[in-house]
Amino acid sequence: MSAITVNGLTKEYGDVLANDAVSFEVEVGETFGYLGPNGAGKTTTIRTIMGFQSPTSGTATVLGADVRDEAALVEAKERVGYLPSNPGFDETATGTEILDLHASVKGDSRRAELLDLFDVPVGRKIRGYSTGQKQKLGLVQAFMHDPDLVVMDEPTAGLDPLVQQRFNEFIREETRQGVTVFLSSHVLSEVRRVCDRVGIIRDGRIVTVERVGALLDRSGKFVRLRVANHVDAGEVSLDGAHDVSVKPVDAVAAGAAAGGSGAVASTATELTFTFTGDLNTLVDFVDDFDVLELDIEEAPLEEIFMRFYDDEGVAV
Ligand SMILES: Nc1ncnc2c1ncn2[C@@H]1O[C@H](COP(=O)(O)OP(=O)(O)OP(=O)(O)O)[C@@H](O)[C@H]1O
Repeated sequence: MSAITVNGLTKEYGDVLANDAVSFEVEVGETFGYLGPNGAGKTTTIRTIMGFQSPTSGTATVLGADVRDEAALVEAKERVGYLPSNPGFDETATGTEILDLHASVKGDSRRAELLDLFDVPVGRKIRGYSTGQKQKLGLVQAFMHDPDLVVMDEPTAGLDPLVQQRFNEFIREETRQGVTVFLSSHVLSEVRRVCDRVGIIRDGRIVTVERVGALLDRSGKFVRLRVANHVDAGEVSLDGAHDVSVKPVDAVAAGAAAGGSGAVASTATELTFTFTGDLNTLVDFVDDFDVLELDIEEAPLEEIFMRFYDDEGVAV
């Protein structure tokens, strides 16, 4: 059985078509990333899945319950954890009071363990919480009744890198224990660390649903290479390099990149390109230069869109 099915889901807000025939399935036990730029329609799908608004047309089920069947959905949601984007907690309540209220409805068998992990100042009133602390309280609330499925809208927003890492480890462990996780994000590099599959949405339409590994293989790496010597664009010949840009580096920046040793290389050059070839070929290519700086990152989501999809969101 699928944990979530979304079939032809369409949601219009007046003139705005926020979801346009969105379809995908989330398998039981997988971690599924729902990825898209701001305004793509992620929250719209999530709010519909959670039964907070009705679809204009199409259907969705959560743990087998049709989201249009209120009684069935209420029953299914006892086994669902939910973290909205910007959880709107009562500012005058303490963290403990917020959790107590939630516990009275759904239970809290894992409260102590999760508070230990995410370190929330539960004695304090919410108005004194930082953005990250509110987000951590939301995570405790979403998981403390030991749900089978957890739906999270941008769960890592506002978390510092250390807590993000703890969150990633926690999600991986939850997945090992059989929990199904559905989370949205606008950053591929975040989602890839925890998700098995991703669904990408753009302008309300699903662009692709595929395994993270396959997407990363196709999308390649973004490479920024600073070298001490002068390089002409015509000299750059590397299989698998796309959109190569070659430009002189200003002397101060080049000196800083070299460790500020004073050996400023006025002929320094910066090469940037997307690389989809064999990494050993890249290593051999880099080896031919006097390297000042090398960054290799995942290609940004927008770049993936430009490379693989046309303006209509159709694969090219
Ligand atoms: N209640 C609403 N009334 C009118 N338009 C809305 C409403 N909610 C969302 N929209 C519009 O629907 C589109 C999709 O919004 P949605 O919040 O689903 O995107 P998102 O992918 O979650 O964005 P973000 O990453 O910025 O949170 C946007 O154009 C947004 O302005």
